[in-house]
Amino acid sequence: MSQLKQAILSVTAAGDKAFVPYIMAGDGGLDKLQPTILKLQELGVTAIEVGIPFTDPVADGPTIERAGERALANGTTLRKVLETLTGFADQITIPLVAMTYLNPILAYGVEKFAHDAKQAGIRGVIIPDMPLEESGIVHPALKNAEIALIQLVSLTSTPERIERLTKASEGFIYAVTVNGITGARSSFAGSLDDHFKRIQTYTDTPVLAGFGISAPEHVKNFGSFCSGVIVGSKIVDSLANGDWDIIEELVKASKASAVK
Ligand SMILES: O=P(O)(O)OC[C@@H](O)[C@@H](O)c1c[nH]c2ccccc12
Repeated sequence: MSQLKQAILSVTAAGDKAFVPYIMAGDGGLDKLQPTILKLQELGVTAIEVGIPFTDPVADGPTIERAGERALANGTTLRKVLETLTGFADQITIPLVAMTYLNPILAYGVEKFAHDAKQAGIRGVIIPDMPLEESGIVHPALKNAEIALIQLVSLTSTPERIERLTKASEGFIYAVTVNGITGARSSFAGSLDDHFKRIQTYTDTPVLAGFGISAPEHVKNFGSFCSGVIVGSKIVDSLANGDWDIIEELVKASKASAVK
């Protein structure tokens, strides 16, 4: 079993819900990466999704896109992110998940990426612009490096496709909660719990909800019918403003005492 899946299952076995913050590497400068990751780790997050900035981020909403632009303006590259992470990998005790588009991986070299990512503490990868049918390009190298390849399942996927993606997904299943791009939202469709429960019938790999989750109430609500949540835009904004209180509240909402 992948280390990522194991980390999530140990959280849910204890009665808590997984909490996975997304951060944009290089936003505010790469020197921020180490203190940010170590502080999130200290707050008790389950894993951290580390975004690699990219010039054509088709799935990103405005908050993440702007953070990506700031990171690129700082000269952030995939190579520099991996080097920076490797520099303090011995202090990282939770799995990191890299969120990157396919192009930077191909430009870096698939084999080299898998090798260097492993050294950097990366235990899972999300590649939003790579369809499942194309995953043969990267899967063997990732598998070799024991890096889970996570699939995104959207609300509009057909039932057959949902089943196929779910069964293929490693580490966890990224269940997208809205139709559209990333970004904080105030409300969600009503029938999501059935959708999530159906996904979970195909697999014992944990299902995490992501997109739009931005308040402690959302964390609790989604936690009632899946294994945990991913929070992006709200975390990115809070980090840019130095507002750690809201981050702490979001993490707390994933703990058993709050979920019940
Ligand atoms: O920002 P939100 O709405 O909280 O959603 C998480 C999301 O930002 C993060 O997981 C992510 C950033 N870029 C992506 C591209 C595709 C899928 C997911 C992502």
